Amino acid sequence: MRKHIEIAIGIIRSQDCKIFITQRGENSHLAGFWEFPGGKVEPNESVYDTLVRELAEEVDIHVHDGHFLKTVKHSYDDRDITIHAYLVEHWDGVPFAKEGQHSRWVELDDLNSDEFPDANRSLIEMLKNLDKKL
Ligand SMILES: Nc1nc2c([nH]c(=O)n2[C@H]2C[C@H](O)[C@@H](COP(=O)(O)OP(=O)(O)OP(=O)(O)O)O2)c(=O)[nH]1
Ligand SMILES: [Mg+2]
Repeated sequence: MRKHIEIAIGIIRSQDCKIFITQRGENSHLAGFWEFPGGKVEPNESVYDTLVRELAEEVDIHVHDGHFLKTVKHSYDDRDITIHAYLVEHWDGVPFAKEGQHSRWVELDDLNSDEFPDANRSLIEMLKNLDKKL
């Protein structure tokens, strides 16, 4: 049966408008692409709880508030995914890639859709048009 995956991701944005991104590991689906940290919603978990849990697990921050931005649906060759994206501007800790992947802070204007999975395209476009005050 075709897989359906639901995930929550955080666009971690600093006060000087840089975004923290990580690179997907070698043996994962979509290996080598850059991504916004996040992961799968578990059974009986709210999407917001997934966001908080995944950002603690993957990049070691405690999210104080996430502002819901957009839900994106996309079909890859072998699976359908639903991505719930949140803007994260308030957190405790210093983000780093706990699982050893490459990571970097990137200027919003320099986010390059070609480095991300196809599902991220419309989201990145939306981010570039976001009011900075949001
Ligand atoms: N985290 C994240 N995943 C994305 C993005 N764009 C995108 O298409 N994906 C896809 C890649 C994967 O198929 C899926 C995320 O699944 P995952 O395997 O990383 O989930 P997870 O963190 O819960 O990992 P795991 O515990 O199953 O290893 O969503 C994105 O910006 N961030
Ligand atoms: Mg993940």
